[in-house]
Amino acid sequence: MIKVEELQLTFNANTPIENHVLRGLNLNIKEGEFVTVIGSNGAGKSTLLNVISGDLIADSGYVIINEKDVSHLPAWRRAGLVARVFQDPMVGTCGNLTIQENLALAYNRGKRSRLIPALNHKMTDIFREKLRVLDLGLENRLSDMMGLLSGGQRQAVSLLMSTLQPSKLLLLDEHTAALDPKTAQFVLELTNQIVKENKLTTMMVTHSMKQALHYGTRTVMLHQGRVVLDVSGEERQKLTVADLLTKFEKTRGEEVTDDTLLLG
Ligand SMILES: Nc1ncnc2c1ncn2[C@@H]1O[C@H](COP(=O)(O)OP(=O)(O)OP(=O)(O)O)[C@@H](O)[C@H]1O
Repeated sequence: MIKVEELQLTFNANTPIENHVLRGLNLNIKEGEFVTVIGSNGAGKSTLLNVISGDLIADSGYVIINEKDVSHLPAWRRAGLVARVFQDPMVGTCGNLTIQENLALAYNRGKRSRLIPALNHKMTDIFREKLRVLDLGLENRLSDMMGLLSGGQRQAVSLLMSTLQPSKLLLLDEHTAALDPKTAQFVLELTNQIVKENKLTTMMVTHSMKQALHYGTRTVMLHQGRVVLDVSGEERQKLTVADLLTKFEKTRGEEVTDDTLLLG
């Protein structure tokens, strides 16, 4: 499903602030896998997601999605392949469009715009049914501006949008980090449900080791632009947060001081 090979990326190359972020990163994700991604600040997690989505083009290496080499395709040409939900609920949906207009944009993604209507009754019915499942009452607010929704509601709609796209690949970049704990829990459970029901191949970046082990089928740890730990199956099931922290400390060669990792 996704294969990234020998990814190299340096920001501000040949300047005093040169930052070699991805250092030969390799990762192979099978269809239907739900991979949680952890790593310290600056390890390259968001950069990796940006390279997969096409928001950044790596200096070298390959990004292969569904056996298609997309390494040099810009983000808009990968739009039908990749859905994303960001940390900031304001990113990824348009506050100045209505809920149904946002959903219609996702629904029409990857299709030839001249051949499809912007919005029709059939689409509205589909959106209403999908929104009803969220149990947030949004099925009665199709014409409300997206900007009126709370952060949690926006993330829920963003997740729903990912199921309307042709893409089967979902990239989640700390998508619950800006939410209060109860809402974050709701959005995480919703994520799990949507991923399972739609058989989405998913990468979820999180700073919480607890979440990283609880959700998904596989956990990878990035450090200095490479994968340094990759666990799944029985090995992962047996891992505790304490085990993961120990591995994390060993990798970094120092004690973990980031409270969010210890408490998460
Ligand atoms: N567009 C950019 N231009 C220059 N430097 C960047 C850019 N994007 C990221 N960086 C730098 O690259 C490094 C890796 O950033 P990245 O966001 O991938 O890390 P991360 O693992 O997601 O960290 P965090 O957990 O803090 O979000 C950081 O040092 C960051 O400052």
